[in-house]
Amino acid sequence: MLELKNITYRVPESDTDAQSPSDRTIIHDLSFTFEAGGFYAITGPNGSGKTTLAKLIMGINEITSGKIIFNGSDISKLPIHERSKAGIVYGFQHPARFKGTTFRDLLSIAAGSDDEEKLIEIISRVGVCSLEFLDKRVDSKLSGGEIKKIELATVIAKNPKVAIYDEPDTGIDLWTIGPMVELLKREQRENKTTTIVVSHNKAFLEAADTLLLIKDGEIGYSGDLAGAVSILEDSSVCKFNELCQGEENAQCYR
Ligand SMILES: Nc1ncnc2c1ncn2[C@@H]1O[C@H](COP(=O)(O)OP(=O)(O)OP(=O)(O)O)[C@@H](O)[C@H]1O
Repeated sequence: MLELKNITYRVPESDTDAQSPSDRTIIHDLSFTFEAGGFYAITGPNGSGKTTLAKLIMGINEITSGKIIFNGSDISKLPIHERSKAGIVYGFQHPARFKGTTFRDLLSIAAGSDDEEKLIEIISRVGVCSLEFLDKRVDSKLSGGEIKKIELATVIAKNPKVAIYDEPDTGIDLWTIGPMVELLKREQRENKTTTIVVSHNKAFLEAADTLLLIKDGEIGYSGDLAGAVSILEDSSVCKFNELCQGEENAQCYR
């Protein structure tokens, strides 16, 4: 349904902070098919290429080579707004805050309607019950959790075929992660949303039908959590050291 065919993403030497003598390949000849309606968690060490992969699917970054096929059409060259029209929506790791704009404005744009009943229905799906929240200004005064809820609501409001969330638990307290996972699972179940979550969080790894472990811009493992356990396992039996290139990175999976 969403096929990544041998995709590579390379950045020129001048764009990297390293003094490398040549271009740097961030995603390397990666192929994978996301099936319609599946729940996928993309995980892996810091800097392995997870966000880059998500951005390539959305078209925020353009692949250097390979193909991205969505429902039979080649979308590799389509700009973000065209991919969005086709049903692919991206939730940012650090959502933008706009001076003077209210949540109602953002949500109305996302939903394509300012019908209050519809907006209320959407905010209640993300666990916001207060109508007053709609008129909150989306600025630096919002908490990390509030801004994340707004971001989730704007993704959901678009009724995406494919929803991509980059570390949706950033700034969210431990007690809110469970309901957030539930929300995304419900969206998957009820709207058949293909859900792709970039996360280090165990709750999302457990919720996923399929896990993709990214290492150095390649897929180190794809499959269910049970199959990944031996790789992700902690302490003495941790085999992820090998994938992570070291104890320090492996710590994040414990
Ligand atoms: N446009 C770019 N130019 C130069 N380097 C880049 C670019 N995009 C990504 N990188 C580098 O590619 C590597 C992978 O970045 P990416 O953000 O995809 O990692 P990640 O796996 O999402 O990490 P994290 O878990 O820390 O969020 C990093 O070293 C990053 O600095």
